[in-house]
Amino acid sequence: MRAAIIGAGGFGTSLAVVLGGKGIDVRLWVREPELCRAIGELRENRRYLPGIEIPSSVTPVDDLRRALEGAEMVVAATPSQVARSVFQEAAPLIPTGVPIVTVSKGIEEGTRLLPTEVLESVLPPPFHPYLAVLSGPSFAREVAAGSPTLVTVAAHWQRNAVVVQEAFTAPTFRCYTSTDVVGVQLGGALKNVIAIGSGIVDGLGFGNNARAALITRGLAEMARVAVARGANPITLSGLSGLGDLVLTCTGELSRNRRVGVELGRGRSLQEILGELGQVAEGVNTVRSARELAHGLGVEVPITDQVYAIIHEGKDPKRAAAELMARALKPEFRY
Ligand SMILES: NC(=O)C1=CN([C@@H]2O[C@H](COP(=O)(O)OP(=O)(O)OC[C@H]3O[C@@H](n4cnc5c(N)ncnc54)[C@H](O)[C@@H]3O)[C@@H](O)[C@H]2O)C=CC1
Ligand SMILES: O=C(CO)COP(=O)(O)O
Repeated sequence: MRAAIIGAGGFGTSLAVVLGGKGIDVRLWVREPELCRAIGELRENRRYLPGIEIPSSVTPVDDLRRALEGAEMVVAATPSQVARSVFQEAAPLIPTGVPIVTVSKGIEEGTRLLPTEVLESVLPPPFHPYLAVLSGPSFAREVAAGSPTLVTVAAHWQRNAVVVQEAFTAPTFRCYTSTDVVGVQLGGALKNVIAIGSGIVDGLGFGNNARAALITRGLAEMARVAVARGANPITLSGLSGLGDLVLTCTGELSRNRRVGVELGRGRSLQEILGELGQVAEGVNTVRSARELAHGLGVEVPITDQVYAIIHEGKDPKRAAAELMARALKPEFRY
């Protein structure tokens, strides 16, 4: 099999290691020509995934045409806000009838579209049945290091999900399937916003009770939005909901959580992002998630406060106090 991975950040590179490790012929599209050359020479992506050896079956290329020629599976691994521009250029080069799997976690700004919907809007209709999403608790570094990792592959067409499941499954990478394309993508996108909130809680030094409460009420909020957008609520208790939420709200490797910790300590967003040098999807997703939820008439108090802290400079302590002082209510409306 030949696979094209479009995007050589931490996650695209780690998936190249998984597929390449299975002997799959992988073309890894690297946007930066110098980085592309360095990966070919060093067999390591020192910029986004240092210390991990890239198998010889992975060929880094900086040309989309070379990346996509003869591809039997295409993996879209760019940050979600740039997927549209990259795939507008890639569209005429993608072979027909092959699975196109997005691993981006976000909601496009302005359109509020999910990654598969962005791809749908730039690819002609014959490509649409082949779209899929792979999502779940999967820090790039741990995936590439061979730590056991479980994810979900969702596609409207079950057969397509199974093809992708079989392509990715490896001894340390186990894939489940789903047909809830919206639920799986919203789980992956919205958890980044809650992860920033969890980081803020930790940065403020609030302790374990507060973090557990934020995760739980964050999940309730994610499920409300997802259901209003047509998802099955059970999906949100799966790998791409609860699984990824727990990972990013507690794991030291999460960039979204790290942004939150630093905000909670009182540092400015600009300073934090300047130091990070990688994508923290929640920073943009919080805006689209808030607009999406408000448009659907869904209450998202945590998202609202994370938005106000990030984009309106609200004091995190005041945001926390306002969440604690909300009107009293039953935990669930059955
Ligand atoms: N890193 C991780 O552990 C995981 C990341 N993801 C998701 O994968 C997606 C990619 O994230 P990472 O690989 O972590 O990114 P990264 O932060 O490691 O690297 C950024 C990537 O964005 C590319 N990029 C920046 N500006 C661009 C532009 N204008 N046009 C095209 N490409 C551009 C860079 O070339 C680089 O490949 C995100 O949606 C993320 O949420 C999903 C699961 C795990
Ligand atoms: O989505 C991820 C793990 O599943 C990565 O999370 P961060 O983007 O917060 O690092």
